[in-house]
Amino acid sequence: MSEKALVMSTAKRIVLSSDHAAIELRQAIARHIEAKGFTVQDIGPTTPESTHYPKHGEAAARAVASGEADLGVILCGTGQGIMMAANKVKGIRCGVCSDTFSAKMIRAHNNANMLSIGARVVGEGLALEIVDAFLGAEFEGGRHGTRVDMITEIEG
Ligand SMILES: O=C[C@H](O)[C@H](O)[C@H](O)COP(=O)(O)O
Repeated sequence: MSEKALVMSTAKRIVLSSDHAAIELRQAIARHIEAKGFTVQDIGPTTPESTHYPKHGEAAARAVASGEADLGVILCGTGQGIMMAANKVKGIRCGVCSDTFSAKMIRAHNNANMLSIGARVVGEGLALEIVDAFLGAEFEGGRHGTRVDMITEIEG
C-alpha cells in the first residue's frame, strides 16, 4: 500500500476551534492536517475580535462527544481555559500539551479525544509536531483502559 493510501485508510474527522488568540495557528493546523488526509471541520472563529474561549471549547467538545468528529484540537492563549471548558462535556478527555511526548501519551495512555494547545506558548513548528504526535498515536488499552474507565465513572 502506498504511503498516501495508508494515510487515507486511517483518516479521521478532526474538529478544530479556538478563541481569538489562536486563529492563525488553528488555521495553520487545519491546512497541515488536511494535507495529510484528515477530514477537517474548522468551526472558527475566523475574525479577530475578542471572544470567549468557553463557548468555542464547548462547541468542539460537543462535536466529539456526539460522534460528529472523531477527535478535536482546540486552542486559546495558553490552551488551559479552553481545555477546562471542553472537559466539562461528558465523554471528553482533553489535555494541554506543549511537547510531543505528552501529546503522544495522552492518546496512548489516557485515550484523550481532544488536544489543547496554547498559541501564546508554543510556536507554529512545534505546534504542528504536537498535533502530528497526537493524531499519530493510538490508545494502548489494557491497564490504561481500566484507569480511563475510572475517569469515566467519576462523570456519573
Ligand atoms: O485560558 C485562556 C486563554 O489563554 C485566553 O486565550 C486568554 O485568557 C485571552 O486573553 P485576552 O482576552 O487578554 O486576549
